[in-house]
Amino acid sequence: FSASVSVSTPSVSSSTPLSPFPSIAGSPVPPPAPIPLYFAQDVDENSSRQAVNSWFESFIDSTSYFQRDPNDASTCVIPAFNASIKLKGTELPLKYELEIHGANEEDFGMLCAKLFESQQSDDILQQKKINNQFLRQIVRNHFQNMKPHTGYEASQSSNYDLIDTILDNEKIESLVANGYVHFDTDILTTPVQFQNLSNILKSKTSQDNQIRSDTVTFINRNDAIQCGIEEQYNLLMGMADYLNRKFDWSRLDSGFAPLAPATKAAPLTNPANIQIASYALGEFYVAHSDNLLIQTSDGSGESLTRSNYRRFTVILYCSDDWHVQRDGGALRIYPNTVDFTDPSIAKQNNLPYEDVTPKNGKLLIFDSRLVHSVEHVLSSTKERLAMTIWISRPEDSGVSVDIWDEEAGKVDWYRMF
Ligand SMILES: O=C(O)CCC(=O)C(=O)O
Ligand SMILES: [Fe+2]
Repeated sequence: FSASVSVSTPSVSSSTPLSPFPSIAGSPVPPPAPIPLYFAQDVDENSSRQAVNSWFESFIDSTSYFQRDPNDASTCVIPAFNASIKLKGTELPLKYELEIHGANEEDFGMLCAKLFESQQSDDILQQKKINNQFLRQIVRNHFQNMKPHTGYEASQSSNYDLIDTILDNEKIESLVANGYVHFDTDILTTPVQFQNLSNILKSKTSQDNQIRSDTVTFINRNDAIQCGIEEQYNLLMGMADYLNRKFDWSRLDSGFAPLAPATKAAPLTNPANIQIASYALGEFYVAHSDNLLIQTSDGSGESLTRSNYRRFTVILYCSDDWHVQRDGGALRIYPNTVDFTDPSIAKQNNLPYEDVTPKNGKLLIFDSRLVHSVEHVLSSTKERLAMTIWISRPEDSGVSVDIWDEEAGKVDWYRMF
């Protein structure tokens, strides 16, 4: 096989992959240009088209965070990142290209790793000459320019001091010992801020309402400023950096290989956007883990992998005068459930839990792997509103440790091939 490699220039798509929320004021932020990821070329074989399509399907199925776009079989949507991946093929000559739309830097890293993983496990695809060369170069260029982690900029602001006024070593030790900690803060969301957030949610992303019936969106710093919630945003944005500085997380695990942009010294990282979620009367989220342990079995035996890179979930609640007995909506957390592969067991077996009241100013930090649910909201007049950030610890993802270059102190992407 000796097909020449043609690299296409990224084109900005005119239609946005997932409807971004409208800006409250000013002009909307244009979506980032899609990133072409890799390229397959084959001259004549129908079977290659089939192989690529079936690989793409299995890629979408590889984690519950990826979903089929109901309107476009060649698109995989990733609601949690406001991102999507499009498989583009042309006839004669038959060529394939993947484009990532809308992912931020850290998420891009995760998507690349997922692609590598799924590609490596598929011999058929390798035989079909997927162009590793091209993928390798893009990933390398991308990570070369990367900052230590995306929370880095936030750490250069006053966020550390802000968080230091509400978190202390005792709370961090409690988080380490129990897997979660929650307490009241005086970072309250005002009625005006609440209304701004509620408005930004109006262009909601659709959810599978068998699993969760709430309304969610992700907002960036500009949106946060427009909603007047910069303080809350900074609190969540600075949390990974704060925890990195306050605790030696390598104490808990050994032999980890941080995936860029994490480093050994700063293993926790965070994306630059936060989730806003709203639950109204009757809405809920069944028992789940934000980073589920997934058991797969193939010819060579069973294997366990995590569904993503999340390590801590940090939630700041916003609803005034909330009482779970009257208003429902408790965040129910089940201790010691990080290794569950079926979260529904926690409820079925009546395992012990703690109910956290989602009231204005309450901050909850928990190990994302723990099983938790949002109980049905009973209030017919009030919205249960929360702001969430997921802090990642990439080395827990199941990404192979043999790509970690001990001497250089960073991931060696070349070892992936
Ligand atoms: O809003 C909450 O209390 C938790 C929501 C949740 O579990 C999630 O979004 O994953
Ligand atoms: Fe959750």
